[in-house]
Amino acid sequence: MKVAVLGAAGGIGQALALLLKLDLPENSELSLYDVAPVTPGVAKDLSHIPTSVKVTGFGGDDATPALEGADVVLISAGVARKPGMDRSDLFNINAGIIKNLVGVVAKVAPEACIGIITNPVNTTVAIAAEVLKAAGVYNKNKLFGITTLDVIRAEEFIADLKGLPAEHVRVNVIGGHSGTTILPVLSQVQGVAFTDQEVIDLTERIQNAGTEVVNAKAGGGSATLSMARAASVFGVRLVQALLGKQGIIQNAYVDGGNSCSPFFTQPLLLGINGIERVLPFGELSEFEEKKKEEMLEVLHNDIQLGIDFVANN
Ligand SMILES: NC(=O)C1=CN([C@@H]2O[C@H](COP(=O)(O)OP(=O)(O)OC[C@H]3O[C@@H](n4cnc5c(N)ncnc54)[C@H](O)[C@@H]3O)[C@@H](O)[C@H]2O)C=CC1
Ligand SMILES: O=C([O-])CC(=O)C(=O)O
Repeated sequence: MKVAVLGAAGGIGQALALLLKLDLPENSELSLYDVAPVTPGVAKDLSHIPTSVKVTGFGGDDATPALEGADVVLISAGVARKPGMDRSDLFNINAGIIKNLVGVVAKVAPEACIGIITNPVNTTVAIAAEVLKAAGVYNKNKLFGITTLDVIRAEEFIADLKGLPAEHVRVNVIGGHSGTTILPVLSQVQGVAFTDQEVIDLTERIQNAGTEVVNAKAGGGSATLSMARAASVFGVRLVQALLGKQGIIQNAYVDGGNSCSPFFTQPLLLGINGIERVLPFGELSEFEEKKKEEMLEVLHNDIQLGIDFVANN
């Protein structure tokens, strides 16, 4: 399997490339692309780590050489937030970057699974879908907004609050990837009881965790290392599923035929063709049901923004 990372010289990209070099199945290929001229050097650096994953790197204006033969494309190219900004403030720059890069993927690796990290994810995934549709190569089972960071944060925050080993906590996070559209389904967490106040506080913390990092980095960017871990978990599991491993379930923001919203984050059974089956997100508490209903207008507007962007550009 060949995995391409676009935006590979960035804060997420470099850490993600390192984790993929360590964790991809034996004899995978890892292909790095970024406009930054350092990118071949990042690949050279990684290539000195003794694993069987082969790494190549490409800089400059054209992603084509990095994408040839790619089975999975993970995209973190674009700008990140600074304090005081919302994810939606990144739209003006990142929308065009995603449109252009996915246009190249559509030409060079039309069958690849695409995982979008670049924010605002609620909108950039819709942009990617429209670009792929226009190119006649859209496969809804192969396009994912990567929301795994919300899951791993939820697991860590709950483990920390309840004094549990984080490895044993599993959380279903649904919706989208910004503010109130991030909805951790705490009522489904096995073996843990929460007070009503804990549910309110934890939900809010998980929804604002990105901002927590942005503020702590004080102008130096947003989450990179935890996001790299999240994307490598998602990417490695996806590759394992594409190779035929059974029973791999991951949450991601997809066009999954959910009646709530054209794109929605929920659990997915992955298989050799990408999404094998979209799984139900399960029963919600009254609090969660209300939060889900409240988020839908935001989610729909974010998606429409992406559709309109491609129609008008
Ligand atoms: N989905 C999620 O949960 C998360 C998403 N993000 C998003 O990921 C994105 C990247 O964040 P960072 O890595 O921290 O930013 P960064 O600024 O460190 O890296 C971005 C990289 O993209 C490259 N780039 C820009 N335009 C490009 C193009 N047209 N083609 C190829 N490469 C290009 C830049 O040269 C840079 O190396 C941001 O939009 C951020 O908001 C960040 C954290 C979590
Ligand atoms: O908050 C941001 O801008 C980056 C992000 O998506 C996250 O950390 O969840």
